[in-house]
Amino acid sequence: MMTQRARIVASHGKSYIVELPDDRRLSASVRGKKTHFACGDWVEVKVLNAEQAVIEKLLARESLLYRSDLWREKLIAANVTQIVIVTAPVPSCYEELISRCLLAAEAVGIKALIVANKSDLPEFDVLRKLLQPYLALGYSMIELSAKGDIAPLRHALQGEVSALVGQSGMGKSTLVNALLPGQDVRTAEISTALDSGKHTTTHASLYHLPDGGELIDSPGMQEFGLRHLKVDELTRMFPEFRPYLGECRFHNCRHKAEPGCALQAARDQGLVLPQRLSLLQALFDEVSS
Ligand SMILES: Nc1nc2c(ncn2[C@@H]2O[C@H](COP(=O)(O)OP(=O)(O)OP(=O)(O)O)[C@@H](O)[C@H]2O)c(=O)[nH]1
Ligand SMILES: [Zn+2]
Repeated sequence: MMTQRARIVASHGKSYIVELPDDRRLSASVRGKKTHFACGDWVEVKVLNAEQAVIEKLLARESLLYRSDLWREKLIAANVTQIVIVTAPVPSCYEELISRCLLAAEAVGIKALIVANKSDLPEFDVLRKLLQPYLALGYSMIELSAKGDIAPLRHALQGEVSALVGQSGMGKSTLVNALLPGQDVRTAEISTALDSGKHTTTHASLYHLPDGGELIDSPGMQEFGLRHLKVDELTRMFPEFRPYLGECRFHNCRHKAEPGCALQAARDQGLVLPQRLSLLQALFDEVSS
């Protein structure tokens, strides 16, 4: 049986949905126990019948976005060109998660875009203030309401393969539905193809956007483990810390309590944000534990 090239367009535990060059979507399984595939991956498959295929081989990846904690690694999306971080003032926004998503983008070398959603709410000003320093760092941001005009986001997604990430409840599903009018995406596609028959958000799915570009929606998250980052590379992942690289007294400074630390001095002078330096310090413990 011949193999053919396909794209993983949904991953749900050990079940996948692949899309063939003729746009047909089939449910796909993996031989053996190897399940390290992500939504967005290009693979070779053998088509078994009108509904099923078997994934035979992973093809080269341009990029892989994932998170990792002590217990496991979780693949988020493959071959993405940008990460789109959805935030909102309600439920209350966990700032560190935004920083962690930005670090993940820096580590993979892809663009990052922050979407400040729910701009219609009176609490929005609080979020705008909280995000201001990230704009100052050079990250792009779009303010919108998923229930209002989303044209600026539509524009920013054109020609990109975007991974949509964010804390639960920030409005990812609402945005995906607004971007794909007429398709009740989060519910319909997965339940029919995987025959689970129920609504679930514990999967990642790839959508082709009407104006061009692709979107990989991923489940809401509360944590973003970065254990996979390398100690030597950590400081560099914070763009505002780069000017201080090599300026500390000790070459292996972890910027915590060491004397002659350029980053602690910068923080004390108000040149870098204390919460960003605290995160860097926490990450040194996280990656080397
Ligand atoms: N006021 C207002 N409410 C919004 C907006 N966008 C989403 N919501 C509401 O916020 C709640 C959460 O939205 P969802 O789209 O389900 O959030 P989610 O990020 O997909 O959450 P998970 O499924 O947990 O990942 C819902 O009650 C939405 O109606 C917005 O722009 N303004
Ligand atoms: Zn230092």
